[in-house]
This record gives sequence, C-alpha cells and structure tokens, in this order.
Amino acid sequence: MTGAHVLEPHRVVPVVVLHDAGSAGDLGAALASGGLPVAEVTFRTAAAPDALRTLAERGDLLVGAGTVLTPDQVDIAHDCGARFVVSPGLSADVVRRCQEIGMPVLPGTSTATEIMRALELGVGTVKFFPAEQCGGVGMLKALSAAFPDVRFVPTGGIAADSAAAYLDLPPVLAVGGSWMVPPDLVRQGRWDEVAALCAETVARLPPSP
Ligand SMILES: O=C(O)C(=O)C[C@H](O)[C@H](O)COP(=O)(O)O
Repeated sequence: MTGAHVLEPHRVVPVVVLHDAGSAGDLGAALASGGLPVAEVTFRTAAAPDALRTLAERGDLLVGAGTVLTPDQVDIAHDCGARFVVSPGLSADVVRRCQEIGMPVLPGTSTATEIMRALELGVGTVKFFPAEQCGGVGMLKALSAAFPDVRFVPTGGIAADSAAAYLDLPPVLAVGGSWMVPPDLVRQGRWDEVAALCAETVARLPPSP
C-alpha cells in the first residue's frame, strides 16, 4: 500500500476554513506565492463548496476537501474539483464512496484499532488526528512501528516549529495544519502575511528523504 499518493509532492497541507468564498482566489494566490500550492478546504462552512471550486479552477493548486463526514459531501467535493478527501475520523461509508469514484481519501485515525479498520477497507494512507493532542511524535512512532506499510498525515495542533519532527519520520507523507492560514489573517484579508507564513514554513522544512 505504498504506491504514489496524490499528496506525494506536498509535504505540508494548509487546512483552510473560509467563511467567504469570495476570498478564495486571494487565498489561493497567497498559498501559491508562499510556496505551498495545496489546500484542504474544510466542509465546516457554507462557503466551502464555492471556495473549493474557485481554488480548483485556478489550476495551480492541488485542492482537497476536509472535514468530510458523509458520502453526499464526497460527491459535492468531487463536483467542485476536489482531488482528495480528508475526514476527521474513519467512516466506512465515506471511504467506500471515495473508492467508488476513485477519490483518494485520508480517514482520520488515532488508535491501532482505527488503523486496522482502515486497512480492512483497503486504505493504506491515513490522517493521524488530532496529532499533538493524541501523543504527538512519540505516539505516531509507536503506532507506525506496528504498521510498517501505513503512511500517515499527522494533523491537529501542529505548528511551524513542530512540523519538522513529524516530517523526519519515514512513514509521514505530509503534515496538515492551519498555522500558516490563521483565521484572523484570512478573515481580514491579510494575504501578504499568509504568504509570508507559508514561505517561512517552506524554509523550515527538513530536507526531503
Ligand atoms: O476535520 C478535518 O477533517 C480536519 O481536517 C481537521 C483539521 O485537520 C484540524 O482542525 C487542523 O488542525 P489545526 O492545525 O490544529 O487547526
């Protein structure tokens, strides 16, 4: 289960909460100019589908849907141009719908049991969520020792100065987080500062394995 994954070239996934789809274009430009041309648009706001569509239509970003809780949301995300789906937990219905339509899916897991369930469903790359609150790097090392073929995308509570410790672990495909797209900056349209946080994140990445 270690084939190429759509997130392969992207070691950091900005997790975005947008309340105004009209600002999606500016946000996309900030991410791209800051060197992180990828976004997980969380389905926590009514603006998410339109924001996702706007970002996907730019063509220079890899855009996915986050906080996907139902198969219907998988279909909406697909229609809006999402290239991957992320869930906070493991829903067999969400996973199966993604598999039916060929959508890469990252179900959230934080226990060995959930990882085993993901494997039973044929998923070999999972989100580790909420990473910091669930024991961070130490917990992930312990879990991944039992699942040498599983790859992880730790997300939740990670910051610019803690991302590298995860990325240094071979089973970590990428890390996700909102630290470079803080809600206040996004709401206030402070795109230069978002771009600067992205660039700072890129500058602090450890060398690629
Ligand atoms: O619900 C989902 O599917 C999510 O993607 C949740 C996000 O991963 C976290 O909310 C991001 O965590 P922070 O970096 O701590 O803000």
